[in-house]
Amino acid sequence: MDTETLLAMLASLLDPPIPDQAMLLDALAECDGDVEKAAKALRQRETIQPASVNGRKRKRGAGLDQWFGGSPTKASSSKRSSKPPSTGHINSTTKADHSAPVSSSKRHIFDNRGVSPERLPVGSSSTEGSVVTSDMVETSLPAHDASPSKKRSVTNDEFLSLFRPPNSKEAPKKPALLPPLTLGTPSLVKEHTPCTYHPSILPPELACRLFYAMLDLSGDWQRNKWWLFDRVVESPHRTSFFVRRREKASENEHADMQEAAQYWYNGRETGPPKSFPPAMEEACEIIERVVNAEMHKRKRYPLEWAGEVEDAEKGTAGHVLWRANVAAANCYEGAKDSVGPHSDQLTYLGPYPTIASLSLGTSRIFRLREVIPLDERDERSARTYSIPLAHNSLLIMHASTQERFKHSIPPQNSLDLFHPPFPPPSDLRTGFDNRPGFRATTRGEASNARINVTFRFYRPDFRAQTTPRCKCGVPCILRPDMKNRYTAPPPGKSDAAVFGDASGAGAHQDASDAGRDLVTKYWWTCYAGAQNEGKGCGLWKVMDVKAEGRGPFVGPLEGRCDDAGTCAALHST
Ligand SMILES: O=C(O)CCC(=O)C(=O)O
Ligand SMILES: [Fe+2]
Repeated sequence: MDTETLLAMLASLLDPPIPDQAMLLDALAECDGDVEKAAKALRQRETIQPASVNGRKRKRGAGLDQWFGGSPTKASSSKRSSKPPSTGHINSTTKADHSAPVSSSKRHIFDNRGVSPERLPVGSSSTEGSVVTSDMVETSLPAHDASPSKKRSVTNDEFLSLFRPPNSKEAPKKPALLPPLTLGTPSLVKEHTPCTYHPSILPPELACRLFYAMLDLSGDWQRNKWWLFDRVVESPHRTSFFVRRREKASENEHADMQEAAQYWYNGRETGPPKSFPPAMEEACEIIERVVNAEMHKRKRYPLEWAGEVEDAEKGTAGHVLWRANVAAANCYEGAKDSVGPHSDQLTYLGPYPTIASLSLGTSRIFRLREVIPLDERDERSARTYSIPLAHNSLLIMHASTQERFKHSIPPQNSLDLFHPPFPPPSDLRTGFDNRPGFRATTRGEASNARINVTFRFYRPDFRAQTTPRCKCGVPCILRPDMKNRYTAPPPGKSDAAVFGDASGAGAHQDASDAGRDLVTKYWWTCYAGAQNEGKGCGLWKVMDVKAEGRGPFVGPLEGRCDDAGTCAALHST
């Protein structure tokens, strides 16, 4: 389960609420992602009676400021205590990934995108607090040997030890924390992540036209909603889903896409999915070419789609590794709209998808953070990468991004307004003027909106009709086992022994080269809870690509294109 969901679940268990995300994250990290334990620890923290706070017992629920800051008088006179505890209070040493499993009874909450529980302030779901600046916590402890008012710095471990039972073991030593890194150039993005960044992808006029067209349409887009325990939560941004129409699409394909669209809205009933608007189609054709060219340069993974020979009728002989048949669009209006840390569900994308993400409008930071495999957690921590996504840029999340990283658009304190270089097209102008509350963006007028379009390839071998259903009768979702990534088999043991039937593809690429980017297992899990008042059947089963008849995959071949541009992958399996 992703950090955002765990945070929302934890927040929902705390009454009175604790608005400090860093504190919640610390508690989650300390409790290995167990929400109930974390809530208990935090509640205890709220009610612990320090031996002496100005010689008086602290009142239950009197507020953490008093706990940190000493006496109520002192707390109210201190600078910090005038507001609720904030991330400024603690420089969190939260560990890389907080997506550890929660107890099985909670497994029915599956949505992996950011949530903003109705009672939480929108944008409060950021994990900004987990960005590490120091492993020191400055607080005032109710020290045994010091006067209550005396402040000293304590480490996070010391701090967290307050919440352990008296005789429990010391916390194991954590690996050194890494400061976040901003990747401001395409070469830095390429060096540190499995993504490529293309700063200016479309002709400027088209980019601007598409921005206006999408902004105009975005008036009808919705905040995604789903159930989390006993309440409905909603995403802190608006979203929509588009299907690329093909003249020759069969009835079956239409039905498939309808179901896939419904899935985008967490299983809620939707009308027929919308088609790509003309400017989106134009952009898509350009983006498809760039994505295919990039993919031909990259190594490929055994479970990637093998590709297909382009339609002979088009007369363009070539290997199409990727085509965009759907697109999801997001609108972030203002600095506080966001999406929490998640990896995209693979239900229709299949393993190792490539996702092309177009940014239009105001620039926003895109965050990537690796999920460290369980067996490496004592040795290294994750680094957070920040990639500023400018207007008309394309970020391609190449294969293994969804398997290794979580991504997010965090809320920001401020924004650079976007000044569109072209006026809105005349046919949209009226619509702009008439739409209530719509911020017209004529030339010179600034916009605080960012439009994101993620072009995606829904694989034919992961069609909606082939998605397993759980006991609730609802299509499952597919997720990678991010935390148990593949290590090369010990000498004498074959890959098949490691992959078992789950992969079916058998062989692997050079694991050292891959940097632990191979996933051994993918899971189908019940998704009914998202719409059924949080109640699902809890189904959880390993994907078996052979038994499920999926493929063709890149397979055992190394899969690098040779100098003549021929991709070996295409000829395998
Ligand atoms: O807005 C973005 O760049 C990211 C959107 C995203 O992660 C998603 O739609 O899954
Ligand atoms: Fe995403």
